[in-house]
Amino acid sequence: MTVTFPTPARTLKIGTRGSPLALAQAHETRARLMQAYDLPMDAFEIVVISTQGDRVQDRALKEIGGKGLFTREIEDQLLAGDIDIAVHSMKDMPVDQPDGLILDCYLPRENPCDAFVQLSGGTLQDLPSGSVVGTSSLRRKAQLLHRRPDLTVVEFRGNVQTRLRKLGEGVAEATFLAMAGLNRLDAKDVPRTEIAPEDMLPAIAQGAIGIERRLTDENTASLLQALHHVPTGQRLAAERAFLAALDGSCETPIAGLAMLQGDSITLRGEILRTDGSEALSDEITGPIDQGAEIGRRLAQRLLERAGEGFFDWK
Ligand SMILES: NCc1[nH]cc(CCC(=O)O)c1CC(=O)O
Repeated sequence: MTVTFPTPARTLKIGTRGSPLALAQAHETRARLMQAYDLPMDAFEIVVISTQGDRVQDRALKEIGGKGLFTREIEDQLLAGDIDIAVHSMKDMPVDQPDGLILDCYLPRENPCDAFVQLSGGTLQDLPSGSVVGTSSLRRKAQLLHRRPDLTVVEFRGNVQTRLRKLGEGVAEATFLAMAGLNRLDAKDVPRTEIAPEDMLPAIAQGAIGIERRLTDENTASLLQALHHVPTGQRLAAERAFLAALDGSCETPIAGLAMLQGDSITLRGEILRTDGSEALSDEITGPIDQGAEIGRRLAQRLLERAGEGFFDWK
């Protein structure tokens, strides 16, 4: 089919949340489309959409609950045709999309690792016993308490900027942020130490950007083909199949990272009790085109070891 390209008269509308990180990701997407097809910047329109997750800042995410806290309003506008594509952090995306939408275009993944952030520039190893660490991630909390039960974790909501401000105010001595977020925000002045995956296995899909569209919008599908990064897709296929098989949501401490080497893919996964008292991890290597199957097998293996009630609150 012949592709119709966006023009200043008929723009491609890019939907995104309004946080600085979300905007950086939308700008990256626009830049890649401009580059791929030699299009002017004003062939695109960035449409900022506020989500429930952005508006409610005073409660822990797990209390508000529900799927799609950061995506529903954006997906509604996509379905209604008010925007043409939506740019998302893949780590925040449920494994299934609403009927009529598809999320199969991934930009090249940034660094998937977590960073330890302390304004004085210290490291996790040197953090004194009894120190307070802020995070709103159940995964990071469980992983931290598993290794360092001597530390205290406090709830730390808000976007990257808000969390850095809270550190400055002394609400906590340190926090964790994704390396990808710091890099995309070009936040060079934020003291951070990268944490190796062996020490803190990242969230599923951390560091990857996904572009969602309407299933029936073939023109946009063609446009996006030039942007899709195959190796990132292969890694996310394994990680997201692992997550799906665990029936995971943001309310469960689950970690996973797939790495490619030649024709093979290795998926490492971890599940934890919410209080960090127990962590189970394992890995499977197999052919690169069997990532999803590997993800399901790894999940089965860990679920068998975990037994019933592993994820229950305690
Ligand atoms: N849940 C918020 C969120 N979603 C994606 C990122 C970071 C960027 C990424 O993983 O692509 C962050 C912030 C953080 O964890 O520090």
